Amino acid sequence: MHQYDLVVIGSGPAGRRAAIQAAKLAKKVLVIERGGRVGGVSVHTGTIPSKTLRETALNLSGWRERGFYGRSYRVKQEISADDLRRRLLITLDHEVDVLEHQFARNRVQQLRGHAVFVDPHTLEVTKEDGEIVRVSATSILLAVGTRPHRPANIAFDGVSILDSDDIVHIKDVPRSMVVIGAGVIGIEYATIFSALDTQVTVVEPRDSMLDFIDKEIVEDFSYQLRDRNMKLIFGQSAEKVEKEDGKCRVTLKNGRILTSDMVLFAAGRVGATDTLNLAACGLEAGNRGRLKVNPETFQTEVPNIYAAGDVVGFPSLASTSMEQGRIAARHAVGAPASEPPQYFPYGIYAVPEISTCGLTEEEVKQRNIPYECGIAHFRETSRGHIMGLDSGMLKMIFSLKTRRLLGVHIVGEGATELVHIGQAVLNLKGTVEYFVENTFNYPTLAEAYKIAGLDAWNRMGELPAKKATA
Ligand SMILES: Cc1cc2nc3c(=O)[nH]c(=O)nc-3n(C[C@H](O)[C@H](O)[C@H](O)COP(=O)(O)OP(=O)(O)OC[C@H]3O[C@@H](n4cnc5c(N)ncnc54)[C@H](O)[C@@H]3O)c2cc1C
Ligand SMILES: NC(=O)c1ccc[n+]([C@@H]2O[C@H](COP(=O)([O-])OP(=O)(O)OC[C@H]3O[C@@H](n4cnc5c(N)ncnc54)[C@H](O)[C@@H]3O)[C@@H](O)[C@H]2O)c1
Repeated sequence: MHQYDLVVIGSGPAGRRAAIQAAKLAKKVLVIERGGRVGGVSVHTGTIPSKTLRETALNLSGWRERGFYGRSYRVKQEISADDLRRRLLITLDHEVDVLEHQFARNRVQQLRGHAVFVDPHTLEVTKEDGEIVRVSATSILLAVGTRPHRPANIAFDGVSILDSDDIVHIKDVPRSMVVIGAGVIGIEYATIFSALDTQVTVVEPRDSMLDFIDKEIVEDFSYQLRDRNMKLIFGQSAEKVEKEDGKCRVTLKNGRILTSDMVLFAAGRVGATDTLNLAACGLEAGNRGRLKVNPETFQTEVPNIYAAGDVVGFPSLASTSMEQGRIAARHAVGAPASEPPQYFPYGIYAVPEISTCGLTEEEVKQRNIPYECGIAHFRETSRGHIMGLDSGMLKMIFSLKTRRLLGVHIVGEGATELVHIGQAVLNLKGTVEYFVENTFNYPTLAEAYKIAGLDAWNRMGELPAKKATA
């Protein structure tokens, strides 16, 4: 039996970072992956495919130019599913290639197969050809991720009633689509297809969507979606989804029936823990297959077993999964690891993008922190004019007591890139003066930081003679 310092199950963002980190520390590392190729959900069905699809849809539809040339403007008149897929395949091949090369040059060993526990230090791996091998490790990292939640009342057929794994393989761009669930996945795909002129209806049982985002940003975003004829149905859940006479029928709780060419069911994901034989190592999964860990070390209740990435729950991002994997690996091999900074950015690649870092206005109010907001609209920036933007806003929240930035919230073109300026100021404990005193490139969308900073500063009043400190 082969013996390793660290065995990682799963080659998604958490597993990948963990394996390379441990290998850099000269440890003997094995990654077990049951998928045909390395990369996990992130590379094959999640992050990269959805973002590539988005980019292709925006380019071929001419979406970014419509501010100038009108809503009927298109770069390519007939956009087919093949058009969307072509770029996807190239991007995925490239991602896999980069990852394979990283593993090879860092001497990370790989094994293709499905892993199950035999005991807390031993795994049994069934390879594709049926061969079974056993491996043993001082430490094991579970980076097994999640799969879409597929309830029995939804007649998934992989063609027109789909989950978010199926959608990357569609054969036609639908004329109409019902998206069930206004979580991040549902909203990203709903708005991407809407940009392709698919008539989209979103159904969500809660009274609003994206509750963790600043309300003012969600209101602006919702207005933009409705303005382009997307239907948002809140306070209703989908009870049944079936196919009849070539059309999909979605029955809502109140009896209303929605018909469409395609249905995307995007109502959450479950941890891929049910086939790991967790009982053999003394662990038990919780709600929706998630594992409990120490948030500082990512150690489970069994000391030599770690878990990181989506399988440990919120925030379930590729970006945070990578950091969790790295920290877990360092702890597992006895290397010091510092805690991640308090605030991380969240990027929603909808059309338009939303990105946020730090406290929302609602959270600031809940904490009774006296505050002031500064707002900039992209149309106020020269760059926004040049780009033909008629929407987009950046909002910053500052403490009146310390003058420090508490949160930055952006909706609009480039939001997921722009947010990092705010993130840096936030984590470095910067104040409103940073935005007022520093020069920004002109013309840029980043100038919105200057405008929003000045907007808040004008209401906050100038600093007393001596500068306030944090
Ligand atoms: C549609 C969609 C869009 C997304 N967009 C973004 C985004 O824009 N930005 C962002 O930050 N995040 C995004 N995410 C989230 C992101 O994809 C996940 O946070 C990330 O993939 C989680 O990484 P992970 O390492 O936990 O596991 P995963 O990427 O889920 O990989 C787990 C791997 O483990 C393997 N595995 C599981 N069980 C076993 C076993 N028993 N034996 C062997 N192998 C096993 C699986 O085959 C899989 O390859 C998106 C997700 C989806 C679904
Ligand atoms: N850009 C990004 O970073 C990105 C993109 C996509 C996904 N992700 C991650 O993937 C994870 C999973 O996303 P998700 O959107 O699947 O899950 P989610 O749990 O965030 O959202 C699911 C939504 O479906 C709704 N829902 C549940 N049952 C329903 C029903 N019967 N009818 C209608 N609606 C119903 C829920 O109320 C919820 O709003 C998220 O935690 C997210 O962090 C991140």
